[in-house]
Amino acid sequence: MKEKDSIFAAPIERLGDFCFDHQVADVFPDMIKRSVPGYSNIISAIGMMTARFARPDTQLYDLGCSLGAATQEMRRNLNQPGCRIVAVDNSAAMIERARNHLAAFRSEVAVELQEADICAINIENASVVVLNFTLQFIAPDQREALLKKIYDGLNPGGVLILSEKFISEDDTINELLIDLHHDFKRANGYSELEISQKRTALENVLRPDSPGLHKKRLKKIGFAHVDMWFQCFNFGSMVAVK
Ligand SMILES: C[S@@+](CC[C@H](N)C(=O)[O-])C[C@H]1O[C@@H](n2cnc3c(N)ncnc32)[C@H](O)[C@@H]1O
Ligand SMILES: O=C(O)C(=O)C[C@]1(C(=O)O)C=C[C@@H](O)C=C1
Repeated sequence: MKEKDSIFAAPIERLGDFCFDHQVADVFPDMIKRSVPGYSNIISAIGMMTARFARPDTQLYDLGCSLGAATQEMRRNLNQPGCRIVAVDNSAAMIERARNHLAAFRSEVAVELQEADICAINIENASVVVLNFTLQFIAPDQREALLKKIYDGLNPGGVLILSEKFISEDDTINELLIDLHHDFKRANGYSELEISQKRTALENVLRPDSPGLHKKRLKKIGFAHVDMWFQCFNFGSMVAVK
């Protein structure tokens, strides 16, 4: 059942850190669509890039898969034999619902759902790796090691699609993009209270980097080609080719 996100609608006395529990998993499709500008365009493009970059007999990874929206789009666009999609999330609530969601579609493509920390899994023989709004939740000091592991597990010519919330290095532009994001949320029916309570709940858990830092880090790790392919306000998606 598709439910509306009203998690932050009433005043919460002891507002804790945002986490991906049952309450969030139940409303996640509505929450992410109303919160992330460009989300559905990014999901479609993940399918298009899968069709271009997948190679026969390789693995495709969806890291921080939530309910499997990107996984399903990758599966639908996969046009190579002998491939397997590995979809990983460390939230039991998300994995449980992803299993039901993915079972609703008929497909020949093998999908392995793993409830695990993406910092602790093996990545090998990969042609496509997706981090769709997940790296921002990883502790900043673990990000480079995770990206290096992804780089090492990708075959030459393989692709990483990295979507994130960003901060701008220009303070004035940063404020403008945050304001525009809040306008986007208002236009999608979120109240001032919902916007401010969610902002506080995310403060300690979603730590965005600038596009410049992302690019520098990906280049340092060894990716041959790195650029932004989509941005709307302070949300966007980068592509990195090994
Ligand atoms: C914003 S959601 C991702 C949305 C999803 N990729 C999509 O396209 O719909 C972030 C997800 O990352 C997961 N996550 C956060 N830290 C993780 C970790 N260390 N290991 C695995 N999953 C993680 C969360 O449980 C959550 O489901
Ligand atoms: O709602 C916000 O302000 C967000 O930052 C959006 C965001 C995200 O970027 O992952 C935060 C948490 C939810 O998982 C869905 C979307």
